[in-house]
Amino acid sequence: MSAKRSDYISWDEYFMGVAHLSGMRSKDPNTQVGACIVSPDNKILSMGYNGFPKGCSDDEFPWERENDNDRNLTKYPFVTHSELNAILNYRGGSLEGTKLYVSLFPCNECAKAIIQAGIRTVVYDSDKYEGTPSNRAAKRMFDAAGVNYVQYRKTGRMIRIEV
Ligand SMILES: Nc1nc(=O)n([C@H]2C[C@H](O)[C@@H](COP(=O)(O)O)O2)cc1CO
Ligand SMILES: [Zn+2]
Repeated sequence: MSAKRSDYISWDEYFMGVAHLSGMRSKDPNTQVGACIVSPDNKILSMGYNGFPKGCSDDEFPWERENDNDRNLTKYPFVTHSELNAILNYRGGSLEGTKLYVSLFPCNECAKAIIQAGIRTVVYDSDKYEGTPSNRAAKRMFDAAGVNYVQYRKTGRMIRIEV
């Protein structure tokens, strides 16, 4: 009998890896975000990435970050964040007591949805908007609501997948 493999990926690497993979579907030219919701017994319940709502074409809606003079539109009023997409993509019932893995710390709007959906823990990777009003509001609400948020500790493992 041979011993089991020892170089298998950990649960955390698996779920954060899935979150990052999901973010690779994003058409946002500046920031791609992915999220993965996991049950207390380590089952993936849902995934999401940032994009425009159904029916809102990536070729017609703007991906600009700043208003330009003639069109005067940015992506911000239109884009659905990865975390909200992951919550809304779940059609199986309650998300009470689940864990969310996300490649970027949630904004204040997603924080409200996370709290109200009953998600108890957020594992995030980047926090590149740390200190902004939205980021601070999200943390303040998580603290008040008892949602735990922990930064993912990178293991340095490279996961390469040929598709
Ligand atoms: N937690 C998040 N989840 C997300 O899905 N997003 C999305 C909204 C935009 O599509 C993009 C941020 O664009 P930018 O401001 O870095 O060019 O990422 C943003 C955040 C940040 O709070
Ligand atoms: Zn958000």
